[in-house]
Parts: sequence; C-alpha cells; structure tokens
Amino acid sequence: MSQTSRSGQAASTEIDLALFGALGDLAQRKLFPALYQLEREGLLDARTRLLGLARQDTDLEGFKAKVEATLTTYVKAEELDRSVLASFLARLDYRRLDFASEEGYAAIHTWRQEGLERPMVVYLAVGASLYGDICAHLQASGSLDASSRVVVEKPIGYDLPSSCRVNDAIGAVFPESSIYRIDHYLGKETVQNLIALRFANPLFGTQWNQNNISHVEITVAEKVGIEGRWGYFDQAGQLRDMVQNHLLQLVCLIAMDPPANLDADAIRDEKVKVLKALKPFTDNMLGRDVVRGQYTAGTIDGKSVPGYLDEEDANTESHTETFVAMKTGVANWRWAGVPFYLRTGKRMPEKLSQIIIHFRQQPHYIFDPDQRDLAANKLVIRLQPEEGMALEVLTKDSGLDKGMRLRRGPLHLDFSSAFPKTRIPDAYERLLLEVMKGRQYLFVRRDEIEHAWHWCDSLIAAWQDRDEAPRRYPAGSWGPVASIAMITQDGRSWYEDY
Ligand SMILES: NC(=O)C1=CN([C@@H]2O[C@H](COP(=O)(O)OP(=O)(O)OC[C@H]3O[C@@H](n4cnc5c(N)ncnc54)[C@H](OP(=O)(O)O)[C@@H]3O)[C@@H](O)[C@H]2O)C=CC1
Ligand SMILES: O=C1O[C@H](COP(=O)(O)O)[C@@H](O)[C@H](O)[C@H]1O
Repeated sequence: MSQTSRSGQAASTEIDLALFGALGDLAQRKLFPALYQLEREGLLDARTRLLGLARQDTDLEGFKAKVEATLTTYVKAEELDRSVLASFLARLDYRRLDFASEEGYAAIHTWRQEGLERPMVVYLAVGASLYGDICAHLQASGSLDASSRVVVEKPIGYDLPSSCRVNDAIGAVFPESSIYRIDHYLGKETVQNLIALRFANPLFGTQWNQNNISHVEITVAEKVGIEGRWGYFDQAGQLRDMVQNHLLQLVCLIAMDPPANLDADAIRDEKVKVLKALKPFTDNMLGRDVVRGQYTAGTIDGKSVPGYLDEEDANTESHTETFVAMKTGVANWRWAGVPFYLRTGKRMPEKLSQIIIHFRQQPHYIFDPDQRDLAANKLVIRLQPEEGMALEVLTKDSGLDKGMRLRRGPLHLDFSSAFPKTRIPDAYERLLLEVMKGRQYLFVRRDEIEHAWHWCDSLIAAWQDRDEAPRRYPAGSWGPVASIAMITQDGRSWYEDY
C-alpha cells in the first residue's frame, strides 16, 4: 500500500523507534504517553521495539522505572492498564549516549541488527542544533538504510537562513520523503476535520471564497506563561513560537484550494501556494495592522501570576512579544479582500484555540433594522478545549408576540457528545502513528517552513527597524487594548462566545 492510502488505514506500523532525548520533557510528557495509548489501542505492531537514548547514567531497569512513573503521572488513572503497561515496558531498551560525539553510535548499529527487516524511525526530541550531528553520526555508524525515517521537532531554525542550515544538515543524510517535520497542531482532531469539512461537504465547498466569506478570525490563546523556558522563549517570541508554524498551518488549511487527492504532496503543494500568497507587511501597515504585546503581572483563575519580566531566569528589560495580533490576507482570486485576523498570546484568561469563518450578509436585508448586525452566519471551529464545530444560523424567534424577530443559534457538533464512545486522541498519538505507517500528509515539507520563515522574517525585520517596546497587557486579559482597536477600526470585533 502506498504511504498515502486514501482510507487512512491498513499500512503496517511495524518499525523500530530510536528516541533521542528520551528523558527530556517532550519525550516524557508527550511521546511516552502517546506511545502507551497506541499500545492500549492495539496499534503498535507486536514486533516494534523502542530504544531510549539519553546521556543520563541509568540502566534499563532505571529507565523503565522512569517511564512507568511518567505514565502514571500523565495518563489518566482509568486508562492505565497494568497488563498494557507491562507489554509496553517490555518493548523498551536504553543506551546512554552523548549525541554530539560519534563515539557510542555503534550501539545503535548493534541494536538495529535484530530489527533489520523493519524500518527504523529516528525521533529527535532534542534541540535543532543537534540534528545535523545526530544524522551524520547515525549515517557514519551504518545504522541507517533506505527505509529509515527521521522525525524532527519545531522550531526548525530561528529565521530563514538558520532553518536552511538545519534542513541542509538533515537533508544531507535523509531524503525529503523520509523527513517528518512535526507541527503538532496538524495532529489535532479538529484540524484534521478541517480537511473533511471543506472537501467532503458540498455546502461549504461552494461557499468557501471571497464572494461568501467576509473575514476569517483565528485565536490561539494560552493560559500558561513561558513555563520556565525563558532561555528559548526570549530569543523566539510569540511570532516565531506560534505564528510561524501553528497559526500559519491553520491559515493554510482554511485558505488552500482543494488538493487533487489526499497524497501528502498534493496537500502540501496547495499549502505552499497559500504561504506564497500571504500578504507582506508594508511599513505603514505595521502601526495599524499588527499589535505586539507583553504580559505584566496579573491574575488567572483567581491566582496571581508574575509578569514576563519577572519570570524565572528573566534577566533583562526584554522587548520580546508574548502576544501578537495581526490583520493579514491571502492575495489570490479566492481570498481577495478577505481579511484574516490572527491573534495568539500567553497568559490569557482561557486556553482557547478557535477559527471563526464569518460569512457575508444577504445582499438585501428585510428584517428588523435593529438586528442587522446579527444577520450573518458564522462557522465556529473549536480546536481546544471541547473540540467541535458550530454553524451559527438565524431562525425566527418563537412566540406569538415576536413577529419576525430573528434569533441566532448554533447547529452544533460537539465531538465528545456526538461521538461519546470515541476518545479524542492527543495530537502526538496520531502523528506517531502516521510516521510508523510512513504517511507524510500531516508533516511539514521543507518549502512550507521556508516560505513561512520568509514571511515572518520580513515582519521581524520591520519590527527591529522600529525598535518599539511591545504594548503591555495584564496577565489574565485578552491582550493589549490596541488589539481590539485593530479589529474595531474595520467595524468588526473578536468573536466572544467563550
Ligand atoms: N517540551 C515540549 O513541550 C516541546 C518541545 N519541542 C521541541 O522538542 C525538542 C525537545 O524539547 P524538550 O524535550 O523540551 O527539551 P529537553 O531539554 O527537556 O530534552 C532534551 C533532552 O535531550 C538531552 N540532551 C541534550 N543534549 C544532549 C547530548 N549532547 N547528548 C545526550 N543527550 C542530550 C537532554 O539531556 P539533559 O537533560 O541531560 O540535558 C534532555 O534530556 C526541542 O527541539 C523542542 O524545541 C517542541 C514542542 C513542544
Ligand atoms: O509549540 C508550542 O505549542 C504550545 C501550545 O500547544 P497547545 O497544543 O497546548 O496549544 C506552546 O505553549 C509552546 O510555547 C509552543 O512552543
């Protein structure tokens, strides 16, 4: 079966997984719980083996104990089954290794000798500065063959030149068809559903353009701050951390033309066209259409939280943004004149990721003039929490004395109540499964990353020229007041039915 089977089923998951950074935060908090869930669902092949690689001096029993403790922490108690856990732990092996040094890679080669009939997946759960060394050492040690695959995490670089260097280093060892660049938003259930919604429903297929859509709104709000990651985050900021990857991927899935089929490259070709058509920011747009913010101390869920400059390890009068809102667009026939309003920030009052498609009003309005603003459909696509979709439609308000008053109400699809027996898997479960099956359609191709960086870099360069401090917003608010003014200047407002 080809890697891009249309049903999405049946490709073999028989692989060996070599996990670099197996004792790090990502591996422990996300990857092991996801792998455990795949075991629980019976989706790991009986012969698949998992090799943990890290530099801590522990033995296999110590490593298993650590993974077991992790699973006990991060998997819900009712989902932790002792016999599943035992089969999962039995797959594990551990090698101590300094990833930067060639010495020691022979151990991976030896481990591989028992599994040569199946592909090896190399998962790099480490910083991108190590990707080149690891790939080169794996190759030099003879551990790779034509069936090997590599999974790499974001961020790939810090700007276009650095991302090219990282991609060149990986590409010197692995062909593009074996490189799986993770953007975990692509593994989220509702993000997947965007493809089904748009391309399986004729109702939306015919409406999805500038004739019928007035504007698009994407909010990705986080309650958390920078979670002890000052060193990384202060160099990055919210534009690089969230917009360059997750939000632009969402823009792509909303804006792309229908792919010819569900093959990875057919989808990715269409996404690249969107990235190439993103409107660049000109200098006079910066003050009007882009707002950078940084949180100050505030209150979330009744608890006081520190400002960005008082976070652990903070040591400068930093101008790094923890919030960004912008009005952009996709300059092509489908989207001409349709603003895309994006906003994302840390320390907001809610964890909320949603996309709102605002449809245009009817050309001629015949109802109560006071209700004119109500009279447009909205499609609300909720990524998290409570994944689901709602189409806001207008009906007649019921009651004898209401005349033809309109009422706005949702046609609602809440995934957890509509499909109560279906557990919504974490993004990493889906992504790991797709790597095992050798299907790339949920992974980001090199040119996507590079076009996204190109667009972000020009915005960052313009910010640097202006050298303005970000606007302050108290933790627990929806960002700087200017981000509200940015959208109200167009006679619109951020969707507020949280
Ligand atoms: N954590 C997350 O939620 C997310 C992480 N990512 C990305 O995933 C990657 C990993 O992140 P994260 O898990 O948070 O990072 P961590 O620092 O927690 O984990 C990295 C692990 O790699 C080990 N390591 C580093 N250098 C070496 C070396 N030379 N030899 C052997 N081991 C080494 C570290 O060991 P030691 O502890 O001894 O230093 C650590 O255990 C990064 O690229 C990050 O950007 C992406 C999205 C989310
Ligand atoms: O990639 C990242 O994503 C998380 C947010 O992910 P989510 O699935 O919880 O929405 C963000 O907190 C982190 O800073 C960023 O690196």
